[in-house]
Amino acid sequence: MEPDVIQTSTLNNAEGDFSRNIIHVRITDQIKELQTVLRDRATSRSDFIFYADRLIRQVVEEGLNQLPYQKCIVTTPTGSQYEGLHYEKGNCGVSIMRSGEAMEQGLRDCCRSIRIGKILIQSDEDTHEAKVYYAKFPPDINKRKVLLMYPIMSTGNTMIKAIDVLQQHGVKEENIIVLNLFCTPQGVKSVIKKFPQLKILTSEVHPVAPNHFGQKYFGTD
Ligand SMILES: O=c1cc[nH]c(=O)[nH]1
Repeated sequence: MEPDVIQTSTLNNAEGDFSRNIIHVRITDQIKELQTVLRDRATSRSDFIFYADRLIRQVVEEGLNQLPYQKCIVTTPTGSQYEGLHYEKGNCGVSIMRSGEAMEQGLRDCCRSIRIGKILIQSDEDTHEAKVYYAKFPPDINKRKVLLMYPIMSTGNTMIKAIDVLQQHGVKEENIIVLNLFCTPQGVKSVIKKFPQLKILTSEVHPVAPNHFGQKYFGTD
């Protein structure tokens, strides 16, 4: 039997207006190729890591475009003045373990000394409720903008729990930018319903999430 062809879809207006919340990486043929390799079950693990790191880098670079910058003037080697920009201090990353850790290096490659916190959330074996097992953040996280890294968002339950924890540490919803590779319309809807000020930066909104991501990237079961 021919497998169903998965069509790319995005959230349509009938599903709600998420235009203020979703930031889409610009879909070029290059980005589509990276997504295709990551979805292809025939992709070897080493190719998977290589292509995932490339897509992560694109999402991270776009995430940095969302941060605040300030005007500055520098002097060039010829002694002239150049009016430029430098980033405003006060950002940090937070990865949702374990798959979010795959995005840490991409962030560090762009921001060498950025602080990165971590949250571990797992489903309770009996109740299936998302439970926080570990959370460690920079002490002044309530004053920072947070790049919250999680590559695959399916139901949105883990993301909702992670944002709850950040809010308990004083982080404002409008200071959080989710960095994501693949998310489902359902996940987006449930997260935005709870956090209407949130920004989610993604490369693809699609009904089928590549849930094998973490296992294949880290080579675990
Ligand atoms: O926090 C930031 C943001 C942009 N660039 C950096 O090096 N750090």
